[in-house]
Amino acid sequence: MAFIKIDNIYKSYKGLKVLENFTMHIEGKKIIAILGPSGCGKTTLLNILAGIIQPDKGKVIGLENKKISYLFQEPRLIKWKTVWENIDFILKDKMAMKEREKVITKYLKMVNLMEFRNYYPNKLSGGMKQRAAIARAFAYPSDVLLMDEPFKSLDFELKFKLIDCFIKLWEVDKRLVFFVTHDIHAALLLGHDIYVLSEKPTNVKLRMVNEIPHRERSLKNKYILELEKKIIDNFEEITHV
Ligand SMILES: Nc1ncnc2c1ncn2[C@@H]1O[C@H](COP(=O)(O)OP(=O)(O)OP(=O)(O)O)[C@@H](O)[C@H]1O
Repeated sequence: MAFIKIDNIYKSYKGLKVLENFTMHIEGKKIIAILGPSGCGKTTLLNILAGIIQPDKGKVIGLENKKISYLFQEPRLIKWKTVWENIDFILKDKMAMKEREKVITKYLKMVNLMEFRNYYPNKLSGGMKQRAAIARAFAYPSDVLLMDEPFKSLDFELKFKLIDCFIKLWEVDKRLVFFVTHDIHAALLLGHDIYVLSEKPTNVKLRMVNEIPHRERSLKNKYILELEKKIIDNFEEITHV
């Protein structure tokens, strides 16, 4: 993945200044965790990266023609399609049936949902639905994955299980991920780079690099605790979920 430059972005909504002089430079297939207070413009930033909305000023360089997949707080599975069909649906235009079968099987196995492939979403638990959504996001041959709080509103244990599941998939199928969140623990466990955003008008207040490999990360690790302290010193409003 080439260099991505988010260059001096400005975005307002009817006089409400949301992003101002917002700049990030990113290289490689990394997980970029973006922590910010509520309403600071995290979703706005993802929408600009996806090309869904345009900035008033500034530009994003390097994402032109890139394929994007999404992971949201709600799994957003199609109700009338099975787990298998939900993934097949987004791959139909991308690959032939034989290849689709291989890809879907691979990812459903990785999230332990192969035996539930013929279930409809309403027969699955919240965690299973989100695992299906994670499998779908990775099965789609995207260059970039945009994530908007996919681990929010989950109980503590389930959140960590899903983070683990996400890391497992990312490690076999690395891609650039932009992960916006309020959740400092999720950011510390997932992010290679962690950006802390300011209040509106929003720009980057702090950038940190988390050098510990995912498999060795623990919230009790001294290095991680130091990073956590630095984040909290810079930003009081972040929640621990
Ligand atoms: N289409 C819109 N029209 C007007 N105001 C908007 C629009 N979209 C977002 N806003 C406002 O812009 C600000 C940033 O919104 P955004 O959803 O990007 O923030 P966020 O950081 O993702 O919020 P949250 O943490 O609550 O998810 C908020 O004050 C929001 O009310």
